[in-house]
Amino acid sequence: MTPLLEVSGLRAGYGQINVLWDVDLTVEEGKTTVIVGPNGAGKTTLLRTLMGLVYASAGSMTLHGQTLKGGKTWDIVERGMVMIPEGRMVFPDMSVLDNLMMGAYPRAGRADWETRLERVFAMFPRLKERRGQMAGLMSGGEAQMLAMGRGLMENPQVLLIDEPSLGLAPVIVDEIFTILADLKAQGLTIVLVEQNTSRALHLADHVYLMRSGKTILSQPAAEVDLGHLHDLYFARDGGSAAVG
Ligand SMILES: Nc1ncnc2c1ncn2[C@@H]1O[C@H](COP(=O)(O)OP(=O)(O)OP(=O)(O)O)[C@@H](O)[C@H]1O
Repeated sequence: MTPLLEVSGLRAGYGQINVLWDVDLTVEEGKTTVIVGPNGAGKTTLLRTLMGLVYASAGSMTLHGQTLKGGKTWDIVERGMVMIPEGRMVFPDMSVLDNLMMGAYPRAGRADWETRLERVFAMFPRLKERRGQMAGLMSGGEAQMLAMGRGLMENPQVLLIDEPSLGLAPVIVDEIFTILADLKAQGLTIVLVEQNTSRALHLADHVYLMRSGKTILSQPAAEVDLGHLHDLYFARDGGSAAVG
C-alpha cells in the first residue's frame, strides 16, 4: 500500500544555508509518527518544507502518491495536510471564534463547518466558554488549544503538529496529549514533532530521530530503546547547518 506521506532524499534550507540533508520519512495512514531531535536538528524546517513554506532543492515528497514539490501552501491544505506551528500562532486581535473560523476558509474546511465547530468545542470546552474573548488575552495553554482547534477546522487528513507542549504546565501538557490520543483513536494521521520524548513515545506508532538535518533513526515505537534513543539524541557532533 502506498504510504500516505512519503519523503525521500529531501534537501531544503534557507537561501544559501542548507538545513535538511537527504531526509527520508514514511507516514502510514491512521498512524502517529513522532519526530524527536535536539534543538536545531531541522524538525520544524522539515514540517515547513512539507507545507511548501521552505524551498526543497532536491529529493521527493508525495502525499497520496502525488508530489508536493513546488506546491503552494494553500493548495497543500486543500489536499488535506494541515500544520499547527510551534509558538501558538493565533491572531491576537481577533476573537477565539474568529480565529477558529479562519480554519474554515480553505475549501476543505468549508463543508460541514458547523459540525466541526461543535466537535472542536466539545474537545476544548474552554474555547467554547471564551469564544468571544480576544485570542491575545488567552493563556499559553489556551492559545495552544486554539491553534489546534483552528487546525482541526481545516478538516485535515494529516495533521503536522510542532512542539505542542513547549513551555506549558504539566497539567496542560496532559490535556494536550489526551486530545492527541483521541484524535489518533478517531483515525487521524498525525506527525508530531516533540522534545518531550517519553510523552511522545506513548502516542507514537513510529519514531524518527533527527540530528543535524538528517533522519538518523527510524523505528517502530514498540522497538525503541529509550536509553539508546537518548544516547543518539545527546551525542556530540558538529553544527546542524552548513553552507551548501
Ligand atoms: N528562517 C530561517 N533562516 C535561516 N536559518 C533558519 C531559519 N529557520 C531555521 N533556521 C536554521 O535551521 C536550522 C534548523 O532549525 P529548525 O527550527 O528546523 O530546527 P528544530 O529541530 O525544529 O529546532 P527546535 O527544536 O529548536 O525548534 C537551525 O540551524 C536554524 O538556525
